[in-house]
Amino acid sequence: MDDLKLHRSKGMIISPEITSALPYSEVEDITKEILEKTHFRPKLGIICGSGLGGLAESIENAEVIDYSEITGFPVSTVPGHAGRLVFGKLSGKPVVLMQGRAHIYEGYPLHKITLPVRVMKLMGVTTLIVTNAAGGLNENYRVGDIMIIKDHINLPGFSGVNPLVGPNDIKFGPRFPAMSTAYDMGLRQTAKRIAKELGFSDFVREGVYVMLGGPSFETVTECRMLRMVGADATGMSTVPEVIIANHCGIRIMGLSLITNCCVMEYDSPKVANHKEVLETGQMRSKDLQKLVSTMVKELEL
Ligand SMILES: O=P(O)(O)O[C@H]1O[C@H](CO)[C@@H](O)[C@H]1O
Ligand SMILES: Nc1nc2[nH]cnc2c(=O)[nH]1
Repeated sequence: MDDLKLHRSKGMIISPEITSALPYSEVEDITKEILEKTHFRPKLGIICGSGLGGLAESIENAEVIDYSEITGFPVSTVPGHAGRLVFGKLSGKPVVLMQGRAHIYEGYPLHKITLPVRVMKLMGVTTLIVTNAAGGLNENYRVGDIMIIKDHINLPGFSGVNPLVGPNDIKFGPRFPAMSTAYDMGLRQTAKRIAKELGFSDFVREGVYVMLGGPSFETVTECRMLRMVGADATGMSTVPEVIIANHCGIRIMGLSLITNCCVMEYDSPKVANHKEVLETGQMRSKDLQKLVSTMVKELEL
């Protein structure tokens, strides 16, 4: 008996949110629907964070599908997230790139936010590069730094907000997936070496990302608390996608662009804002493209 039937047979109450997570067969149907629109068969997936959609500029022979044309996909509502799936070649390798993502604060349930990751898996994607814009908590970080993510804190997960809540389909992955090795060590080492070779060492770091639900930015005390527990950068995304990708055995690399420094002092006149986030994305866009495309050249997929 599958997990969902088991839940029902025990008379368990399942919230509408949980029952509406798509079964494997429907994810297969959506994958088929997409693959009929492109001849690319990507093994690498890329998710672009706020203002980072410029990564699509490095893609050759691009074929583009709007999320609004894909069954079940969340449509982006935030500036800096175009909401398009871009297929093509990056450094000679077939890739699928998400130009924009959905977030909890837009009102989307986690299973919808992470559906594209499961679709990537069924397309044959084995490696995922996930990017985001984030606020720097580490006092040594500067605006424009790129942080290779070595670990995350799933703060919403502390209160049960996790994309894997609900019946587990073993076809996707195990009931209790480990997360301590989610950010592949080999990929992180390669990224650090390439950053050095490109002369990027001054602004490439490695650190811990913490996810909050948003959309409000952090208070001063929240920032101080997050720093105390070991977070280097804070944002409102990425973690659900990483959990789902890791659950289904996709190798992951995460990159945060530090778009603003978190306000750590009471009575400071500085405030976080989305405009600054997008402007920093623009400022560092070429370097990020260079780092990603050089990495992709070396990747064995
Ligand atoms: O995480 P991404 O999608 O890059 O976006 C980040 O930037 C937005 C805030 O400016 C938030 O959505 C935050 O999560
Ligand atoms: N939560 C959060 N998300 C961000 N995204 C970009 N900057 C920030 C920030 O300072 N805080």
